[in-house]
Amino acid sequence: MAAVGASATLLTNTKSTAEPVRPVANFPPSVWGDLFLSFSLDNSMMEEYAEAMEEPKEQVRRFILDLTMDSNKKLSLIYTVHRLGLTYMFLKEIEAQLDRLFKEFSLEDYVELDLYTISINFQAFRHLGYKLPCDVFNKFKNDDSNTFKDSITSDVRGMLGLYESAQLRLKGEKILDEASAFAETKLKSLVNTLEGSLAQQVKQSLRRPFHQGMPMVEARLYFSNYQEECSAHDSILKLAKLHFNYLQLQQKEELRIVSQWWKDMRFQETTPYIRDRVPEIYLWILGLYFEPRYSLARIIATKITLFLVVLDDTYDAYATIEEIRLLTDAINRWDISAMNQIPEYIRPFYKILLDEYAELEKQLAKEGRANSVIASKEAFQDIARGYLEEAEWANSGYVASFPEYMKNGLITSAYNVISKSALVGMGEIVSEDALAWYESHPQILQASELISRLQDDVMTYQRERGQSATGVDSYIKTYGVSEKVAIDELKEMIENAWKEINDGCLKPREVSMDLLAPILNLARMIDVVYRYDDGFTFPGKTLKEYITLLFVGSSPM
Ligand SMILES: CC(C)=CCC/C(C)=C/CC/C(C)=C/COP(=O)(O)OP(=O)(O)O
Repeated sequence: MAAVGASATLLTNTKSTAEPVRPVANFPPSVWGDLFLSFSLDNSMMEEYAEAMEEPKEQVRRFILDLTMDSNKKLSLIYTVHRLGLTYMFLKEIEAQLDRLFKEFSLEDYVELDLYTISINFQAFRHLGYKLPCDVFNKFKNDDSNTFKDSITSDVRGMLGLYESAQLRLKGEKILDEASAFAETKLKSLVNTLEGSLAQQVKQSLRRPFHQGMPMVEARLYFSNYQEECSAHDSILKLAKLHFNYLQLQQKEELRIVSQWWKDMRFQETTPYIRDRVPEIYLWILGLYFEPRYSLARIIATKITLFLVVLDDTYDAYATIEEIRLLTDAINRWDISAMNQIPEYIRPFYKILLDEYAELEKQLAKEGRANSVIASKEAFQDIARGYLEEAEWANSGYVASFPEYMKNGLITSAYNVISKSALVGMGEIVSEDALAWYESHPQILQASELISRLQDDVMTYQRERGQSATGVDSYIKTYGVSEKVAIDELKEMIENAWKEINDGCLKPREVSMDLLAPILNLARMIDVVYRYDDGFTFPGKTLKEYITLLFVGSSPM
């Protein structure tokens, strides 16, 4: 439900009885205005950065391949490379090293290692898909129980590593459930006694662990807060900074392109009641993949997600139920002749929607890949039907049972349509098989959708009270529990869904990590936007901070 509660009032019908009564959402305006329209890309700068990256890149490659390097050092190096967002440059080399080290793994080798080293090794393996057993942490437990020894609390870096490791847990890994709660409590109790970079690292992790963070932002924060770790190899830090500056130029250009498109399409004039959030939606999509090769994919996925914003806000915050029915029917028909049946204010949107998809279909047909556009279009039609269902429920005051709510809620989470749209511009790796896998609505995608739906519901339900029933209301009604119990249960479902996502990213994988990444990263972006508030409706905090850090702040060299 698009928070009409931003400042909800109902227009009373004083003029004529023909004028429908509409909610007035009064969403806060854009924080950015036209700022990103004025960017002008300097191609020669990009080339300079690309050239300057070559030497440190080769040095880092040599470090990764160095067979004389101690295995703990090697894993620490791989971990640093990963946190800096550089894995994609050395994927083959990293996997070759990890394959070898993983085969050599023996629990006995871990008996002498300290908590910090173990946690770095654990994360290096798990982040890259290798299931190092959680038993490596056993020696820090009290005998006969899952509780941890108090003696480890004086090792702050170790505790921080334990907390970060626990975010990678799977179903049944009780020791890591305990580790997460234990480390979080202890770190919170001592964070204010810390100083310098360690204090920054603990604050960063408590605010949002790396595994739940947006990869680009995490990379940027890593070289600010982990100077010592990065400077073990000068070339890594050098490469990371050049890489960030290179990406920043490319991404500012993409942001300019989508901002210009948004302006040219005049959505803000034809549908002024919507949330004007171009940089925020671009950020959301950038969260899915930041690699330079996905530039076109980001532009396409951003445009389609902006269509969703118009649709969501039209259904939730402006249209009458009759108008919603007509628009849903027109979207199902997907035919320009259906334009006459919908209200005038939404016709420009409908036309642009059809035109953009037709153009995409034409472009991708040339590469024999129009199927991905069709998959995205069908998912778009599906979500329109899902939004209609929600609107019908709200209109009749019906509170669906929780299973019924979730069936529709996974659709309205938007993550099915966004993930399929994310594939459109990704190129050849989106094979027929890959698309068929997405179409099968795999468990990991369902988990990401569940996180999206329920994290939004848990965060916004107080404010949306009285507008339309959320998952919290359905849960209370179905199971007869208190609000607090319902929220706790939904949070546990979110936690379990994260475990499924973690499992789905481990090797052997159903599809390549490139294709899984958007699904994993969509779950991360929900955490970014909704952990502390409804950051999309009110983007003045986290999202403003992230957009500033990535696109407005000065470059780190
Ligand atoms: C469910 C969810 C958070 C989806 C995010 C995916 C996404 C970027 C969708 C585009 C439309 C949008 C921003 C909906 C969230 O607003 P809302 O809080 O009003 O969503 P709702 O109307 O589905 O509750």
